[in-house]
Amino acid sequence: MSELVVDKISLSFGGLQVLNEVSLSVNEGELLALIGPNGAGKTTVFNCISGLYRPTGAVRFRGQDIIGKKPHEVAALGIARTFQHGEVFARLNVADNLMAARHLAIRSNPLSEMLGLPGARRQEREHRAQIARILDLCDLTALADTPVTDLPYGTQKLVGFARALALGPSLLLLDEPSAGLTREEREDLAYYILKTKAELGIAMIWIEHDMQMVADLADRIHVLDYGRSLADGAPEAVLNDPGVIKAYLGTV
Ligand SMILES: Nc1ncnc2c1ncn2[C@@H]1O[C@H](COP(=O)(O)OP(=O)(O)OP(=O)(O)O)[C@@H](O)[C@H]1O
Repeated sequence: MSELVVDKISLSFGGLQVLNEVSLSVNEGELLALIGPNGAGKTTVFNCISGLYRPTGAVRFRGQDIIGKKPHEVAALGIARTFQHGEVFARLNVADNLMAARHLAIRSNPLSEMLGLPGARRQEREHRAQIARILDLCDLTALADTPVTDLPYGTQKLVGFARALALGPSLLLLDEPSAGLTREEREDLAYYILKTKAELGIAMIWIEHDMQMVADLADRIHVLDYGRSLADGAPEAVLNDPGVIKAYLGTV
């Protein structure tokens, strides 16, 4: 069953048409890679799904049209995302980064929190249990009290990934999580993406420029070019498609 269906979305900035009837879908537990040359519109698709932009067309999450919802409402429905840059609070420790993400996305009643009412205490216990689970999944438990700024870049990116998972999403949008990572850090990231898929079974849409990672990990690939859907299918077929090769290299 489709977790998310993007149905012919189009978007223009001024006179520039950035998305032109883009359609894609991701199924429960599926890892869909979203690829395309620079400026193809990949991040813009994420911004349309997560409520930052309002395209024409439809975006249905578990059958519900979510266009027009605010980013925190989309997050509360179960769609989390990572950003290409700046997704962590550098001065907070790892555990507090995850906690802050949950508190920002899952809004509770501030008065009952202040008064320490049973509902608020129960919710706090749920937050802590979910965070412990994600820290364990990402092998970050030993670093829980370490300020993020003291960690190597690759680990900071992993904290960004864990932050998105801390929301307990059923769909995760990963915006080029491997950017700036060394080959070894990329292998670590690939491991955690696969582990998340196996243990949590959540659907993921993953923007990626590293074609080797895409070929190794993705269940399916969707290709954008100049704001249009160019190809969709199994990794081997898509990566050998002459139209896709031409989009990347300018020639077959
Ligand atoms: N807020 C905006 N205002 C004007 N133009 C924008 C805006 N956001 C994106 N664009 C334009 O839309 C096009 C698609 O950008 P987008 O960032 O979605 O591409 P991308 O496929 O994610 O690229 P990259 O791989 O380089 O990250 C680009 O031409 C970009 O300049």
